[in-house]
Amino acid sequence: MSSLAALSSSLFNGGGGASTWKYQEEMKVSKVGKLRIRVTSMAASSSPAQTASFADGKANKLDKLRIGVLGASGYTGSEIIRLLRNHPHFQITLMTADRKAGQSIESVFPHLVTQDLPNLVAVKDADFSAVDAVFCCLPHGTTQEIIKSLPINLKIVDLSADFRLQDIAEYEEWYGQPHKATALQKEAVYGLTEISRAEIQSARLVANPGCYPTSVQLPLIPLIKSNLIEVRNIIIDSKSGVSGAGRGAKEANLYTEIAEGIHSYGITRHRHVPEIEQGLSEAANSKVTVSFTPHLMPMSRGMQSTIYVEMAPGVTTQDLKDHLGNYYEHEEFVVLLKNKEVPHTRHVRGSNYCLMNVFPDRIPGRAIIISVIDNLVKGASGQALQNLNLMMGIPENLGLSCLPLFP
Ligand SMILES: NC(=O)C1=CN([C@@H]2O[C@H](COP(=O)(O)OP(=O)(O)OC[C@H]3O[C@@H](n4cnc5c(N)ncnc54)[C@H](OP(=O)(O)O)[C@@H]3O)[C@@H](O)[C@H]2O)C=CC1
Ligand SMILES: CC(=O)N[C@@H](CCC(=O)OP(=O)(O)O)C(=O)O
Repeated sequence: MSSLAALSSSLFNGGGGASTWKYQEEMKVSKVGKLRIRVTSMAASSSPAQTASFADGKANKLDKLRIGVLGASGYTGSEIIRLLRNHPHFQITLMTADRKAGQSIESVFPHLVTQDLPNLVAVKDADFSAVDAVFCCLPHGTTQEIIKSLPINLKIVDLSADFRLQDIAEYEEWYGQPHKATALQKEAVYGLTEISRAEIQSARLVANPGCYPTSVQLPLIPLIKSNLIEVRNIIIDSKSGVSGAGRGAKEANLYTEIAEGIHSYGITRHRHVPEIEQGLSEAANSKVTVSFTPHLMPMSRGMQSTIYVEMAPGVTTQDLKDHLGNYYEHEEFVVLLKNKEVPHTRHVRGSNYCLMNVFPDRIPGRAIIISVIDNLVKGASGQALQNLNLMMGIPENLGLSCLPLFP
């Protein structure tokens, strides 16, 4: 057994020692009867001292899995830090940056001043012997070589696009550069949590989905798998907050360029097209081609995808709703809204939820599906944490059950 597996095992199963930590999960229906909430509690049959130690949240730091955040000075890295603040078993021991290497986290993100965190170091100076798992929050194109150089025992969730496309030629075509870690690509598991849970659980390297593809695939994959919608003429109109573009300074993202206006971009050639088509084609068992147009919205975070689909003969919008409702019934983070409730990006801000609903179109036989997520959470760091929890064999929702910010 590797040292990581041993640590994980002793933390979460007792590891054959005196203590036995076991998670108990129960499903509770919330008061409004709309959300099913997975409640996780931990029961211990061990010495009273150990029980108290975990119960009051002061577990010995050494008992925690050591987490590295590569790209901690970026937006998704900072969201990982925020979420891990409430994680009982993960402890950040390494954080990297590029231009900001050498700085403290509060000098880069003043809102994190209260956190006791290591200083940012360059990747080349990082000591990976002090970590068990990493979140890789680096720009695509830089990530393949860095992940290739990491110790083989590390569990890795990569938030970039570098390992999402199974077809190397497709990656090279859409990203305009050679793939630099083709062997690792074969190993990488695409991490759309609610769809690929079993594969993620046994993965070492997970390619976390892009934000737009998450908002599109969560509603469409179950419907395609059940042949409820046609796979032709799928039209996706998506809108994103500006944080989707990262923290790096770009003229196009200046306040003066984006405030009080919206614009579409990447029409027919956005890099998320092959990722969306890969997921939908796998669900359909045939090549699916979509029409996808993203838009940049004058808001800091949030994402909506409005998807226009043709239903299979005889299928109604109520059938689509019933199917999605059943499919996600036991999911904590994917929620089909009731009746005619309209998903709103404000209702997922800062949280790991995906809210969706289905509406009849005026054109007979067609339906409109709307899904919303927070691009930085369910579209990036939140889903990444769900995935690492799964990879470590611990409850998937640890660190993630915070409610959205409203207003
Ligand atoms: N923002 C979003 O909503 C989403 C982003 N993603 C993906 O997640 C990844 C991170 O995104 P995001 O956090 O927004 O990006 P940011 O631009 O905000 O942060 C990038 C981070 O990577 C570091 N970095 C940049 N270049 C290098 C390099 N050559 N070597 C080492 N480190 C480097 C930066 O360091 P420094 O600041 O010190 O230069 C910074 O810490 C990207 O691949 C992105 O596409 C995925 C889903 C959604
Ligand atoms: C608003 C905005 O610019 N959004 C980004 C998508 C963010 C993302 O998920 O990018 P990766 O696939 O590289 O991880 C874009 O359109 O490129």
